[in-house]
Parts: sequence; structure tokens; C-alpha cells
Amino acid sequence: MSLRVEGLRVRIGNRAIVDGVDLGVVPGEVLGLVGPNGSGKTTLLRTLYRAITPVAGSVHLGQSTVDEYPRRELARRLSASTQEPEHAASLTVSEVVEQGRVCHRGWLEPMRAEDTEAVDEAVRSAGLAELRDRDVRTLSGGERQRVSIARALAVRPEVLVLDEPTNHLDLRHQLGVLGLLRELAADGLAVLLTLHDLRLAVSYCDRLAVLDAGKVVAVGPPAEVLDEKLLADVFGVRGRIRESTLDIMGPV
Ligand SMILES: Nc1ncnc2c1ncn2[C@@H]1O[C@H](COP(=O)(O)OP(=O)(O)OP(=O)(O)O)[C@@H](O)[C@H]1O
Repeated sequence: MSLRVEGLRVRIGNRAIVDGVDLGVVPGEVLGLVGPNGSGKTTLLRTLYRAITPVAGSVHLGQSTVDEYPRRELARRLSASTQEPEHAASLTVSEVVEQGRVCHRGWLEPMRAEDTEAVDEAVRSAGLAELRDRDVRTLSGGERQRVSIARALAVRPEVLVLDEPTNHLDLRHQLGVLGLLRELAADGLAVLLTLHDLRLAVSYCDRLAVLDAGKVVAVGPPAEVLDEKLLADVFGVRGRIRESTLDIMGPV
């Protein structure tokens, strides 16, 4: 199922944080949303799963807008891994990942075999098997990040949205998570994620959308989008892509 954003605008106070964005991601694709701090990436993602209501524009999931879906059906089709504050309650890793199945069966219903299977697979994929009985409040930042990803994976959605999924992760786990997203896309998932590491974005994303001050200033294959001028103008760095690898020489 495809996700498409048309003419999206979000205002906070009298400031346009997302300023007329058109964007789409299709099944099988990993789309990277990149841009400097404060460019509106998180705000844009939050409109997709209805955490924020835009002042204009629409978000389409398949043939319908996200507002037309009952909440639970939207949650089954589109799941998100967000940058969350620390967990307040005492829950185990498994219990948090199991929350990803609530949209399939309801809060009061017991876990079914398919729920347990989805949770087990998500826990394994996120490298959390040995931590599954741990209290989430005792986890490191990177471990908590992987719990958030596992909960989104446990939904088994059609569209997966991730806000800086590599944040806090060591390099091995960064590559592991991005490799996993590529595998899931190969199986037909549509993946939209934000990333700060442009080198990883170039290596793992099919297309990049560059957000600057709330506007998409470029979208397309990484090698076409990240030219020397854009790297300097938007990111303030000197760099270029050579043989599908981004070299960063330093600040402008
Ligand atoms: N609730 C709010 N009240 C006031 N300003 C806000 C609010 N939420 C976001 N903003 C502002 O909107 C702008 C975009 O924020 P957003 O978090 O979407 O950026 P981002 O691209 O995800 O940034 P980062 O790379 O730092 O995570 C920022 O200037 C931020 O300060």
C-alpha cells in the first residue's frame, strides 16, 4: 500500500513548520527524509499517523485519506517507531513489543498464536532476544530505541514510518536495522524514515527527500539529490558522491 502526502502544511503559532509538502512512498521502497535540525522532519512524520492535524493538505494511504480510516485499522496498516521519552511504567521488553499487536486484537483479548509469532519475530529481528524479560526502564538508549522499532515491526504493517531509528545505536546495530528495513522493503513494505547520517542514507535509501525550513527542496535517487551545491546550501558541508559513496570533506 502506498503513502502519499499532498500540499501538507503544519503551523505552530504563526510559523509554518511544514510548508506545502508533496511526497510519496510505494511498496518495496525505502524513502529517506533528510534535512538539518529543525527542518520539520519529525513534525511531518507525526502528521502521517495523525498525532498532528495539518492546517492544509492531505495524507493518503492507498485509496483513502488517513482521516477516513478507523483508528485501529490505520494502526494495523501504518506503524511508527518514534523518538519517545523514557518509559514511565514497569514493563518488560516483551510487554512493550506486545503493544504492537493491540490494534489486531483489542486490549482485553488474550494473545493469539499469530500475535505471539509476530512478537517473537520482531524481538529477534531487533536483536532483543536476550533482553526480552528485562524492565524497559533499565535499558540503555540504544536498547530502548530497538524496543521502539520492534514494537512497530510487531504490527506487521504495510507502511512503516521511523523517526531516526539509528539514533543511539552503535554502528553494528545501525547497519543491522537498516539492512533489516531493506529486507522488509524487498518483501513489499513501504518504508519512510528520517536519518541524520547522510552516508548511511546514501547507502540504504532508494530515494531521498530533502527538507529545508519545512519545504521539500529535492527528491530522487541519492546520487542525483545530494550534489555539491545542495550539500553546501542545505547542510553546510563540502562533500560529493563518488561510486555510490558519500565523501564529506568538512564544513563549508
Ligand atoms: N510544539 C511545538 N512548539 C513550538 N515549536 C515547535 C513545536 N514542535 C516543533 N516545533 C519547532 O518546529 C521546527 C521543526 O521541528 P521538528 O522536530 O519537526 O524538526 P526536525 O527536522 O525533526 O529536527 P531534528 O533534526 O532536530 O530532530 C523546530 O524549529 C521546532 O523547534
